[in-house]
Amino acid sequence: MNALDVLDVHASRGRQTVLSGVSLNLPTGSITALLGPNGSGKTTLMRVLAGLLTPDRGQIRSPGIGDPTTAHWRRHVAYVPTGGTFLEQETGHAHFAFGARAYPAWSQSHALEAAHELHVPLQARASRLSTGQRMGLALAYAFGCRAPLLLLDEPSNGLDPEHRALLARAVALFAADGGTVLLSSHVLPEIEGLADRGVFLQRGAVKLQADLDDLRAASTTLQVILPDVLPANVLDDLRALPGVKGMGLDGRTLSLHLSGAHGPVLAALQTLRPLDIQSRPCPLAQTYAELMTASDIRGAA
Ligand SMILES: Nc1ncnc2c1ncn2[C@@H]1O[C@H](COP(=O)(O)OP(=O)(O)OP(=O)(O)O)[C@@H](O)[C@H]1O
Repeated sequence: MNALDVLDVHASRGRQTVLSGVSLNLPTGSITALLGPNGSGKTTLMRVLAGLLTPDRGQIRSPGIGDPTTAHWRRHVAYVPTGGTFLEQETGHAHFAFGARAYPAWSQSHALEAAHELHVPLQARASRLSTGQRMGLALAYAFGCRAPLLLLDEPSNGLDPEHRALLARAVALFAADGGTVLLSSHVLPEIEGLADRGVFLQRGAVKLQADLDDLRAASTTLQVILPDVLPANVLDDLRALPGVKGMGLDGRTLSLHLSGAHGPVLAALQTLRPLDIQSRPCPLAQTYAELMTASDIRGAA
């Protein structure tokens, strides 16, 4: 069952069309990473999903919550924008009092616990908080909302490594409780340990949405130690084999990025009498780089 279905959403900022036919879905209880280059439309999409920006067309539906045109939606969807807090002159405690009025499922204990974990001084005005503390307050507020759908726009921005780990734990617990999360980020190694799905946005369109485990299983990186430096023609032959998506050579160390069946590549490598072959799953950063440079549009899965 999906917590959110987005179908063919188009949206503009000023006179510029920013989203052109975005379709995606968020399974209930999933953590989905929204990934894409600067300016690809991630924040615009977040704002549309939060009900803060009206799309030009398209459908957004969530069973039990409805659609973003309603006040009901804004009471059941929590959105943390980049940079965090919103009531600049108010203390953290005042933010929480506001949350208690605005969100029917508000949990003061969840908000206080998150603020404590993220080391947020709740008696200070938001305008006096550091960048990381502001984000911490916004996140504590969002966890206090107990909204079933949580939208986090670059939530780890400004957080130090300890607070990033605490954020990841809080997000994982929220999802384990049945909450659904969409979070944008440029920090791909962090996403790898946290999200279970990825939506890859490029120039306002979804290039791919996929389970991250499936992506990892679909491609492999081989590191091969060769007995000699390879002549260029042998490299070209390897590059032309089916399944070879990328290749790098550093002295006698050959790196191969493979997808699909590895048989032909392994057979060719054996003829080179390698000293060692190590295999590891392809990092998300590499999948991302290849996806964003590839010219084909794969569309939403
Ligand atoms: N308030 C605005 N008015 C006009 N255009 C805007 C506004 N905000 C964003 N845009 C434009 O919309 C496009 C998408 O911006 P958006 O902020 O959604 O991208 P993003 O993927 O979140 O980028 P980043 O990774 O840098 O945060 C950009 O071309 C940007 O210039």
